[in-house]
Amino acid sequence: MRLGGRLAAAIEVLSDVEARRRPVADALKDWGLAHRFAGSGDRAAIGNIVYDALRKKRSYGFRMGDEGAAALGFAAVLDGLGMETAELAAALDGDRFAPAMPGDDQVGRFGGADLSEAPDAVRADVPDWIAARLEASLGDGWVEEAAALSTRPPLDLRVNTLKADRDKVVKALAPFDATASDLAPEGIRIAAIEGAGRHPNVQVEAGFQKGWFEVQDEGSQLAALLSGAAPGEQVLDLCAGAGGKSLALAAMMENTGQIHAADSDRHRLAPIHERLARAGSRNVQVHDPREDMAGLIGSMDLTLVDAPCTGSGTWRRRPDAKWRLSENALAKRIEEQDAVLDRAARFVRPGGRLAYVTCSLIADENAARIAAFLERHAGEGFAVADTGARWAAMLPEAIERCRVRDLAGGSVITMTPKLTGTDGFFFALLERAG
Ligand SMILES: C[S@@+](CC[C@H](N)C(=O)[O-])C[C@H]1O[C@@H](n2cnc3c(N)ncnc32)[C@H](O)[C@@H]1O
Repeated sequence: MRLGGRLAAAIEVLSDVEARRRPVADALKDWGLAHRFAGSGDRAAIGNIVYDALRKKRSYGFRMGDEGAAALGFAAVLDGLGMETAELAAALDGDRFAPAMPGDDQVGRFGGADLSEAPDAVRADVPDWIAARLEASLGDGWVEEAAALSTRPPLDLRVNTLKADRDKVVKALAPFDATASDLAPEGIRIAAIEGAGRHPNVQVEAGFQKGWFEVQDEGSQLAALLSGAAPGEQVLDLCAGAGGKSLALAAMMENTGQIHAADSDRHRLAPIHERLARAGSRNVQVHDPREDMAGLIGSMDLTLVDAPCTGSGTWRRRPDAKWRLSENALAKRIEEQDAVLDRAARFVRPGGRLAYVTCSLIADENAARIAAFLERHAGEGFAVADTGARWAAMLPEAIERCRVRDLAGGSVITMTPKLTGTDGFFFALLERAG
């Protein structure tokens, strides 16, 4: 396919996402199934246009004077591929599959638009109702923080130290320009894609099949490390999902002690078995949601709550979620977070720890949940640890890189694309008196 056909396809997918308010991954998959002639390069190029358009929907809409699918598609090509208007017009000229070029006034406006005159929520590329919450959560500089959530993300990997070391994996992935991560000691990064490029499918690599590494955002790796899981401990990963954190904890614990992996949704939990086998993780026991876990109450050194959340910290990777999120959905996540924290508390032994993680930057899901938890569980011996000090001890050269907030005598931290170059994550550690 030529650029014109790819752009027309991207506009079709964007219209579908908008009209049916459906996940972009589903819309792209359906388009691929209905157009089998399109090769993997075409699909990647179409995906880039669609994802860029959704990441920057408001600022592109402002610059084009139109938030329609065609305007966004053209804006994404001009900006994402770094093309000049005349260059794009020449590339589409004579291509019968190409959509009609927007008028000179519109593309001219795009090139000359001054975003500094746009409202904050437009510069931040977020819906209006979320703007106030992000401002309250992130304070000064929230617009730049939110705008960083609209950039293309890198591909992060975590080396599985049960089977390999970082040098070996960096070498194996040298053809993809993989480099050691900035912050996470076992992290590897493949930079964000540029122009019409695409990330390699690392899961078909021999090293992946042998369990040398997993795909995991660097922020998620750091959250696992901050929990301080140590060899020999008894750990409950209460919201294990497909096992991303359990796998990281198993490596930190050098396959000793015991990790109990649980999740309320068996479909989400299902892939964990294959991943554990590939990684050679032998200290993880997976619990079916129907299982009675009463036997674990009061006996965990560490209970990890990787909570269900709005995922606002991952909008670089799932930009469509940003436009679908509603106040009702946020309220529902908050209810779930309180419920799962209450459940988790019962498993923590006296002297044990409760780690709370979200991939959201909205304070109502983060520090506010910890503050509410402390009120509900007053008298049970839980206190907020100095998480900022844990970060500083772990990464002394990056003390300034995360956002530390004092809370109830301790501190909690937030990672963001702008500060840490990771997805957005919140991390709090509670210690229970012995
Ligand atoms: C952020 S995801 C977990 C991601 C996973 N830990 C990882 O690192 O890949 C949150 C998970 O919490 C689960 N969940 C939601 N409510 C729950 C509850 N009350 N108890 C246990 N799990 C719950 C969801 O099914 C979902 O898989």
